[in-house]
Amino acid sequence: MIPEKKQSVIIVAGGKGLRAGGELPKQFQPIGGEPMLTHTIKAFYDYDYRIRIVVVLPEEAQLLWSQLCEEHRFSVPHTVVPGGETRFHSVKNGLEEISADEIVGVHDGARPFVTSGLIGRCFDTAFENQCGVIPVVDEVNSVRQLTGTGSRMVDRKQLKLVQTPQVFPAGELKKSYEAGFDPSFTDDASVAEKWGMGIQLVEGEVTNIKITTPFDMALADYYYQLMANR
Ligand SMILES: Nc1ccn([C@@H]2O[C@H](COP(=O)(O)OP(=O)(O)OP(=O)(O)O)[C@@H](O)[C@H]2O)c(=O)n1
Ligand SMILES: C[C@](O)(CO)[C@H](O)COP(=O)(O)O
Repeated sequence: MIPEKKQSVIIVAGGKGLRAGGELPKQFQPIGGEPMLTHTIKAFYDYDYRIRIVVVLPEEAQLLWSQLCEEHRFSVPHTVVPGGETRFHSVKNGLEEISADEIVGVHDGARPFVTSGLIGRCFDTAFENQCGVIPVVDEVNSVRQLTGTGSRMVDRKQLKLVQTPQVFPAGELKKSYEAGFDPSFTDDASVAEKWGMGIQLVEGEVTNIKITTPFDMALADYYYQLMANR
């Protein structure tokens, strides 16, 4: 008998959203009339209603979140855990809820336009190959590296831009996160790689943007309509 996949996702929404501005942290601001975070959570539920969803939130925003869920009649089942000082610490808190025999994804709450196709590609590849899997897209601009005295061109064909969800065998990811913090970590793959895990790249999606600035926030309703009409 084929064993049932035990899948979980940690959606990190423990940040302050300072670069996006606004009265509320960006993860609670509306897109298409509903809080951003409801879209992100729903994307995983739509992918597979059996997936366990752990949402990391700033401790001080937990009451606001339960009020928003009530107001918007948002009932997708999820577990809430408190955020930490950095994204690393928020993921680490989320991992406390996950057991070692699962396949676990980590996804930014600020990437609400992730599709079922992309989520499936990442989870299926991690399950089949028992390695870390991250989605990437091509750089379309020319790129230069600062040298100290000036700058030099870089071959952009050698570069990939990294997205989430980043998916791993949970036992390995938990050990990586227990190995300790390094300020150079910018994502989960960098933590896992430092611990020696292999990372496989899969094709990401240009629509899977991370909402970071007020400009992204202003574009979000347009993206929402675009994705809804596909
Ligand atoms: N201590 C933190 C910091 C970030 N995040 C989450 O990690 C994701 C990517 O981070 P980013 O887009 O940088 O969000 P913020 O840290 O909130 O933004 P800013 O740096 O502008 O304050 C977001 O979903 C954010 O909520 C988190 O869970 N805990
Ligand atoms: C995890 C990430 O979204 C991959 O591109 C990115 O590194 C997060 O960076 P941030 O500075 O925490 O927004």
